Amino acid sequence: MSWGYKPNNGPQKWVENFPIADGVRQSPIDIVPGQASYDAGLKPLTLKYDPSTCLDILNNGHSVQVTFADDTDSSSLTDGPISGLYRLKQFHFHWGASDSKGSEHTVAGTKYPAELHLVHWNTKYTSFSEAASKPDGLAVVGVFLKIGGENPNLQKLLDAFDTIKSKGKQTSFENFDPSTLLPGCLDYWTYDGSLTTPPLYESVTWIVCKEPISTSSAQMAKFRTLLFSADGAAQDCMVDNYRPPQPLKDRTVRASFK
Ligand SMILES: NS(=O)(=O)c1ccc(CCCCO)cc1
Ligand SMILES: [Zn+2]
Repeated sequence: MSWGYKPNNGPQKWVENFPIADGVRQSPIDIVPGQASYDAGLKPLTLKYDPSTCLDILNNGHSVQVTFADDTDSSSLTDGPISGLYRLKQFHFHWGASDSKGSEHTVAGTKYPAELHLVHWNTKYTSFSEAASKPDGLAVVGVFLKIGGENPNLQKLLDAFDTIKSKGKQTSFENFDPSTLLPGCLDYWTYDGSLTTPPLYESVTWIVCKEPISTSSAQMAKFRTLLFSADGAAQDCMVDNYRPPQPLKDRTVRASFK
């Protein structure tokens, strides 16, 4: 049986097949703002996204994912805590069964209802797959979602959910600009971490935005209509697809802001 988020295959069990789950740089973590150290050497993030690189939207059985053409540098991340250029590969979300939980990173113990991950790979490697297992292979920008006004940009994604309700469904999704999902202020925390799902590779430079974006409770309910299960199988709502915070161990979290 493959990994998931249930008691019998969830985060507490992943170590059985993925021993790195107990590694030295696992993600997510609880970010404690008072313990982060301001680093004046950290540059502002440069995120340049080309909507024409947007390809499709997919229910992969763990999350909803929007995938991008990454054969050119058109959609990229540079500056911030990283060196070189990282290409956008995909973005996806993690969310809860209720508005009281759902994010993977927490801020002084506070859980947000959801968290967006924009996944980029280091072009010093030849592909996402090659980069995914290298210590400097990936850079993931995390954005918290909080309950507030309805988010019209998010709604464009949600409107596609009825056609990708079950695991393995995908549909074309074009000309979406992921920068419409970024907060106005790009202040961030950064630390060395890992993928938050198996294979849990310790290959991610995490860049977590301090400012959340808003979503409505009704929009969050739409995420919960997706299914972990495939067509024809017993309907299993896709909720609580988040890993809880992991030990910080010998790491410091740096802040790009005072
Ligand atoms: N939640 S996350 O942003 O850390 C994340 C991003 C990407 C993957 C896929 C890794 C595939 C390796 O072959 C898994 C998890
Ligand atoms: Zn993620």
